[in-house]
Amino acid sequence: MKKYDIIVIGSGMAGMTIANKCAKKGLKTAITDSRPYGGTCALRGCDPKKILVGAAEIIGRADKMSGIGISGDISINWEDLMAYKNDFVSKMPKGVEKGYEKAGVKKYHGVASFESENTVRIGNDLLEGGKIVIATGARPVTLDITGGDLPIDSTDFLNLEKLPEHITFVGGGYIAMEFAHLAARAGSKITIFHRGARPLENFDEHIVKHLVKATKDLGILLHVETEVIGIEKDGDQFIVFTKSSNGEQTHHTDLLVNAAGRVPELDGMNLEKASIAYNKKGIEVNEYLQSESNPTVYAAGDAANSNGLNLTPVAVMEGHAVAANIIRGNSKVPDYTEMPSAVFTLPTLAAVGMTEKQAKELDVEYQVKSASASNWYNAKRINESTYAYKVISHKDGHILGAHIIGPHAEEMINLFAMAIRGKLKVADIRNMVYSNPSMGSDIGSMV
Ligand SMILES: Cc1cc2nc3c(=O)[nH]c(=O)nc-3n(C[C@H](O)[C@H](O)[C@H](O)COP(=O)(O)OP(=O)(O)OC[C@H]3O[C@@H](n4cnc5c(N)ncnc54)[C@H](O)[C@@H]3O)c2cc1C
Ligand SMILES: NC(=O)c1ccc[n+]([C@@H]2O[C@H](COP(=O)([O-])OP(=O)(O)OC[C@H]3O[C@@H](n4cnc5c(N)ncnc54)[C@H](O)[C@@H]3O)[C@@H](O)[C@H]2O)c1
Repeated sequence: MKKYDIIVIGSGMAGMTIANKCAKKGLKTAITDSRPYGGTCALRGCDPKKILVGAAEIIGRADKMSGIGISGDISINWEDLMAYKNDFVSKMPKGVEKGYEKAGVKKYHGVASFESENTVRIGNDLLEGGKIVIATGARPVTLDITGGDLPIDSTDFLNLEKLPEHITFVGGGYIAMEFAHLAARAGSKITIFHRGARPLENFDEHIVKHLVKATKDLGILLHVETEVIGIEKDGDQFIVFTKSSNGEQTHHTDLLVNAAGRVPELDGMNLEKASIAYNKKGIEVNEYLQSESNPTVYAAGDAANSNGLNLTPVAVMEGHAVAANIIRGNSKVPDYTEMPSAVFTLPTLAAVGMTEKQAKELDVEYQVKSASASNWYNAKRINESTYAYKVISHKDGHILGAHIIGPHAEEMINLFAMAIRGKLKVADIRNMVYSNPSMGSDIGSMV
């Protein structure tokens, strides 16, 4: 039996933050991962995806300027782009391991499962922890339909050697919308089947409407209120069975991607053996991210059933909170007030804080400023037809939420996040002096 002050299970952004922080404070810390070190964001999510999106941005910009200063054909060479992405990703685990070595974290490679309330097994090693952190992230949901195991998942998509002619996505959330916009720019024909009334259901309805239009204008077939109910293999192709108000239909496609959501990765961890309560949203935790059924255990990131969204910055923030609570005793409660989120479609959609629906539900005294900004200079400059915003502020002037679609929405939303955190009012934002011309200078006119 090897004894540690802290055992961290999972080396994504949540686990890494906790392990390095605890080790730097002199706690004897161990970490394990069943996959190469680095986690979803760095190896299978945000970072590799945004490298690919970077190439799609060039195509998107060139298309918009075609005939008004840009001429000639350009295209994405998928194999070259993947090689570039792979070069970046493949270096990551070694870098992360070096970081652990420097911080004095003992590294294990393998699946961790609980043997008792304070012991975990990793292969032949049995480890006892003063505290044990579950930071195992999430995995693609298992599609509970006939042929549900036939689609590839987001990790497979990000490693595709070739892009097929026709790609179909099951689900219309972040992953489907982002990958669809990317693959369309790389020349594939795309179909999305989404069972909800609109994609990205947690985002503002009006802003999503602009994205739906831009998506359809790109030639993507977006079927809403359509559920995928079965899948069959047909030689090199797939047959997709769907159900909607038009009845049941069949469709053929070259490649099918499971983009139907992600669930906490808690499989095979023997949580019952350690009295750790969990549900389908993750490990049940109190406000300090500690398990109440087994106080030896904390959870952070996608694996925790907290009030945070399953996003990288939330995993990092929860990691800091768990580390602080382990080092100093329970004292830090994560603040989920802003939580900016961006959907890397082209145009990009981003949001922070309250939606109008939430403001209504919470009975807040609010005001809304919302409009299309496609005739503003920043859109005209690059011949972009999609640019719109909705900003919700309290009647007393404080910013409550912002929702933007358009060029660099992922950057502009950070200014609103800062405004919310800094408790700025509409008048403060209007009266600020901005660099010009710049996207940021538009926020004064959005409030
Ligand atoms: C395709 C895709 C794109 C995304 N894009 C974005 C984006 O643009 N912006 C954003 O904010 N978020 C994005 N996300 C979400 C983001 O990646 C996650 O919210 C974040 O990585 C969660 O971090 P984590 O530390 O909780 O878990 P993870 O990073 O998933 O790390 C958990 C680690 O635990 C390991 N593990 C699991 N079970 C065990 C076990 N039993 N024993 C040992 N190890 C185990 C896993 O191998 C994994 O490495 C994206 C996700 C995907 C899938
Ligand atoms: N830019 C980002 O920050 C980013 C990008 C990618 C992923 N992520 C994270 O990963 C998570 C998972 O992303 P995702 O896009 O897989 O899930 P999602 O939860 O965002 O969307 C999946 C959608 O698929 C629909 N669906 C499920 N089964 C279906 C079926 N059989 N037929 C038709 N529709 C079906 C669901 O109703 C759901 O709305 C996100 O919630 C987010 O936390 C974030």
